[in-house]
Amino acid sequence: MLLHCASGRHTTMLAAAAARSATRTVTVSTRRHMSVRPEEPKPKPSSADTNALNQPPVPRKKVTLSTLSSMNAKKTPITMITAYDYPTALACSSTPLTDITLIGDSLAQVCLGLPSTTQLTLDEMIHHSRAVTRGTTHPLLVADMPFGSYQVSSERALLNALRLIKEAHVEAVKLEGGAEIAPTVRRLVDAGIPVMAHIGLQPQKHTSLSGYKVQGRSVESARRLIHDALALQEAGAFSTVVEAVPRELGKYVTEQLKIPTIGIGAGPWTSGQVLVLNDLLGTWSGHKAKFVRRFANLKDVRDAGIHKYAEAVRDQSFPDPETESYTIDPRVWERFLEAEQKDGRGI
Ligand SMILES: Nc1nc(=O)c2c([nH]1)NC[C@@H]1CN(c3ccc(C(=O)N[C@@H](CCC(=O)O)C(=O)O)cc3)CN21
Ligand SMILES: CC(C)C(=O)C(=O)O
Repeated sequence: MLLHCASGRHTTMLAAAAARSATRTVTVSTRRHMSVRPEEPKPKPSSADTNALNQPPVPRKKVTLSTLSSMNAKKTPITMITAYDYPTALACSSTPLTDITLIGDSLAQVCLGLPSTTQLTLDEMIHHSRAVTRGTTHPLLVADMPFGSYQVSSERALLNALRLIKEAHVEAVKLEGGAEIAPTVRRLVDAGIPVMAHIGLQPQKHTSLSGYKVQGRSVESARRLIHDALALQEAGAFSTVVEAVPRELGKYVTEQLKIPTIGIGAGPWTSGQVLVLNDLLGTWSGHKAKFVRRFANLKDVRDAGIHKYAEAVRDQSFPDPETESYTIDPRVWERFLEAEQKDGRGI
């Protein structure tokens, strides 16, 4: 809320500033070309045209739960992307087409270098979520509840979810699990916390499941997925992630539910899609699951930039003395050297 009041006020201030500078432009150009009708003034882009988040404002109102249900009713695909810090949050907010920013517990692997998500703590999640909140504008902000933060009891789950709301300022939480966590989902929803469910492949259970495997490939497993999905919807989840299931099952579960499904490796017929930011930008050089598409190859661009910088330092072509460093008044420099000489130093 605060963020939005502040950015609203900022927009008004920007508009006023633009109007003032527009008036100046008109006066100048009429004087120069007396008989020529002044062109429509175009305010020069300046640092004042970026908002408090250091990037141009994106024309999109805050995404709410009701935005998502109307998108679902109109069958407009929902886009969700993960973010882990301030710059990645800004990246997610840079297009009006992002609907949800998720602080995924993939944070453990792609940012903290841990071997799996199970080691991530709630404190680490809160620390990163606070940074993501600062860089998020219109997308609905959802944070994963780390492994262990919601399994002990519904009460503990509620206390921990409240920490994410109050300390990290996220708007909703996501929990992995099926019908067994429905009472916990209900408890959170009853307290006023929007909950996103996560069914199918549940990476937090990779140890007990002996790896990351496609789910719902047997009659029993596919039926369990539908049972879980319905139980979580009934418990009040506003949406569910569906991970790594056959595309037919992704479509079927979407048709059975009223709430939107956000697929990852669940085929093209879910209500929306989610990918890990580092996977889609091509900055993650670890394991690439079958469902990952690289929409950019930033790793090569990034590493080439790092190499060029280091090379330029080595060969002393950086920094350029004229354009990339500062000057001092020669008379001041002269006096400085004289003073130094008096003290027995200098050149
Ligand atoms: N970078 C990254 N991207 C992710 O999507 C992701 C993470 N990290 N970390 C947390 C979880 C782990 N996830 C994973 C991890 C591995 C597979 C995987 O290797 N799946 C196999 C399925 C093989 C099969 O059963 O047929 C694959 O080959 O796609 C899937 C999802 C999704 N999440
Ligand atoms: C991949 C998404 C759905 C996730 O849960 C994560 O980033 O941890």
